[in-house]
Amino acid sequence: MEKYSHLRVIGEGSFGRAVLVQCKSTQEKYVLKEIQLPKNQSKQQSSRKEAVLLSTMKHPSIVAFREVFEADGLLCIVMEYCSGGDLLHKIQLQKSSQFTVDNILKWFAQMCAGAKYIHDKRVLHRDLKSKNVFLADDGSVKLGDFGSACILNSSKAYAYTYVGTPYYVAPEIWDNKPYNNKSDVWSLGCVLYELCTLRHPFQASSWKSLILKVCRGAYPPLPNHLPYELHYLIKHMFKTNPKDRPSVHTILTSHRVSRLLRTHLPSQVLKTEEAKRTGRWNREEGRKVANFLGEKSLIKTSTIEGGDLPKSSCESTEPALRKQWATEPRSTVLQMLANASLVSSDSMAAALQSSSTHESDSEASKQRKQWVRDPPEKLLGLLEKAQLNKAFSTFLIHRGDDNPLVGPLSQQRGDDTDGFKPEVLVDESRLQPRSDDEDTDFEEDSPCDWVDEIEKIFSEH
Ligand SMILES: Nc1ncnc2c1ncn2[C@@H]1O[C@H](COP(=O)(O)OP(=O)(O)OP(=O)(O)O)[C@@H](O)[C@H]1O
Repeated sequence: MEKYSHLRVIGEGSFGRAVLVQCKSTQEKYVLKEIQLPKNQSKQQSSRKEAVLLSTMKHPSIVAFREVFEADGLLCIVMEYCSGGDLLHKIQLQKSSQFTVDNILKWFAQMCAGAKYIHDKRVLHRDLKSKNVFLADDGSVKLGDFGSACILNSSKAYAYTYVGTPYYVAPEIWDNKPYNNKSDVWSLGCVLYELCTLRHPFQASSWKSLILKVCRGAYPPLPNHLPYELHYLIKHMFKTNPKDRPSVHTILTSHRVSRLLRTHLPSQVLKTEEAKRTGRWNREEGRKVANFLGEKSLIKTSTIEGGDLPKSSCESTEPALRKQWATEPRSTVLQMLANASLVSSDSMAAALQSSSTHESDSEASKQRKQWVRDPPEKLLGLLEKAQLNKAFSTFLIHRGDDNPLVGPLSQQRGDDTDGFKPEVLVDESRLQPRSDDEDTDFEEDSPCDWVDEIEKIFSEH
């Protein structure tokens, strides 16, 4: 904390305070976000792990993390300061003068590039909205605040359940299904629509009307002067079934709009993408790999020649025996297979399609696990108590609060905290690039059943 001088508080969100700070040695300005840590030490660990993981992510279209540390019981995340402010503010300043198509495409392409980068690393943004998109000095946009929800969720800090920002939340979330990469695509669609019209796609005067419009995917059409590709893209991004929505990877590479978008991507991003696609490396990457392979083959040679290299804990002096399949399948496997029901991919698809009709009477469907939809009415009833003007804020549900739908973290402080442990291990596999032809299609690891959470809270009162 001593490294930075405190300039001013720039805002207060659901996760805590955002402070503009200046590095004493370089005079560079940064934003410092303060997030409260839970009291329980073991619960702090996953928060730190996620924060460290996020701090390793670097891309021209995401707000860069500079460092993460702990001070006074707060997890402090220091990040790039975007002097142009947020996109919501920019949209509001436009009044009624529309953005040019070029501008819309440029910003949207940059947002997609940022989203693709984090999705490729199996990180979901989970709170994409124009307020979380920032304008850099050079006029480009960057995604901010990604993963904050992850940090909070993984720590279960203060037993909050993350919801998102209602106006940008995808229909599957209202339907009590897990958040996935396509839910981020829906929210990006909302931001794109705002850029195109300066209005939000799902305007409503009550929660009920808002949620129903979102669940039906009912939005006013885009103005005619906009290119056909944008109409087509918005239509796809607002498909109510996440499986029908394109991933950001598809939007950037093989969608009808891709050609238009790619002309607006920073050359740096295009070069990396192209190298990945063609499997070619640039000179520097090639040199690194050549060095690495050189070292590898040396190790291999000396091993073969019986050279006395230090042994790692998992190495043996005997030539390693290759793992083989046992000739007979294990009895436990056979047992499992005997108990499993035979579900073909077709019948699975049919089961998913008929999710709204709860159960079918057939014997086979009884054995199958099915989505049991919560009737939206239950949710709507619960939300009747909440105010619509809150629908543009990030929602956290705080168990045990009188007003469970509003729970700014900044009003609570942990008191039993220790110093930051930099030796936190990150999940290295999440930092590895994935294969080129693998489209992003994943869900969060431990989805929270937040409709149930809301219900529990209300039933306790
Ligand atoms: N990297 C950044 N550069 C410039 N301004 C930022 C940056 N990050 C946040 N801000 C500004 O700080 C203020 C607080 O942001 P914060 O993300 O904490 O909450 P919020 O987005 O306003 O609310 P919520 O997260 O509840 O929706 C906002 O006005 C935002 O525009």
